Amino acid sequence: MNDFSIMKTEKLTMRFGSVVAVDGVDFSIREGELRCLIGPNGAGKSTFFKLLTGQLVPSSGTVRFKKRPISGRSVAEIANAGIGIKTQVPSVFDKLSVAAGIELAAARKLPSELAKKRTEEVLERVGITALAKSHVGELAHGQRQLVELAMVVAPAPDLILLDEPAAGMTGSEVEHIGELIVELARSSAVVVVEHDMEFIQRIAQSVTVFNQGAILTEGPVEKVLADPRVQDVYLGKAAA
Ligand SMILES: Nc1ncnc2c1ncn2[C@@H]1O[C@H](COP(=O)(O)OP(=O)(O)OP(=O)(O)O)[C@@H](O)[C@H]1O
Repeated sequence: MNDFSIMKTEKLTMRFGSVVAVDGVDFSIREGELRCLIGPNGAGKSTFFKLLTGQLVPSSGTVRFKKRPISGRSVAEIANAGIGIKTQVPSVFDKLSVAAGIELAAARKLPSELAKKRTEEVLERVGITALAKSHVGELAHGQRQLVELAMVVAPAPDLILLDEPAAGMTGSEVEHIGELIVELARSSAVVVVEHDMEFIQRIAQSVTVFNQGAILTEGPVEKVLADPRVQDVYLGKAAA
């Protein structure tokens, strides 16, 4: 059978002492797909995300990007391989202007003349051209999130991994970043870890539900959210 996956994990496992946070997970995402990872608190989503991005090295199992194993590589190496990563840890430089930060990110992949041009395109695409000359350090939280997203997009990654991109944003900012993510998914595969169900329903095409370190189910968003097993794990946690 043809394998169109851009990223794939095989029996991916992460143990912290006696806790098995991620337990033998087989996951794959195809080119051009937008996938949300959801699940109750403690289900293993963040740990799984950190295994994909190189923030953690798996206890066992493999992560492949375009069929090549990447597990055990650093975040920088994984980013250089063509994966755009937005973690919850701010990665923007406060002292730089917005345009300079984005240009620096673009220059990881492009020669300097092209990085400048790419910066203008990305500022426009993310809707932050008006902020180009502002210092990153003086921006509000939501604006910083957009700048970080712009930096992730700047080197034109084939796959984008986003950890709670809408966290701490206001209603209209959430709407804006949701539209942007859907638009980004037209040119890259995108994986989003997110808690906000409303946001997920707004952006997701397909979702993967984690529970107790394993994949409980995955598929189209409406079908998965209507699955009684999914409702049970959420209600179980809410009642706990
Ligand atoms: N560094 C760590 N050391 C020990 N245990 C950890 C560590 N990180 C996560 N865990 C444990 O692994 C399990 C999965 O946690 P994880 O944070 O991945 O879940 P999650 O689905 O992202 O939860 P949340 O939605 O609350 O962020 C939990 O039992 C958690 O306590």
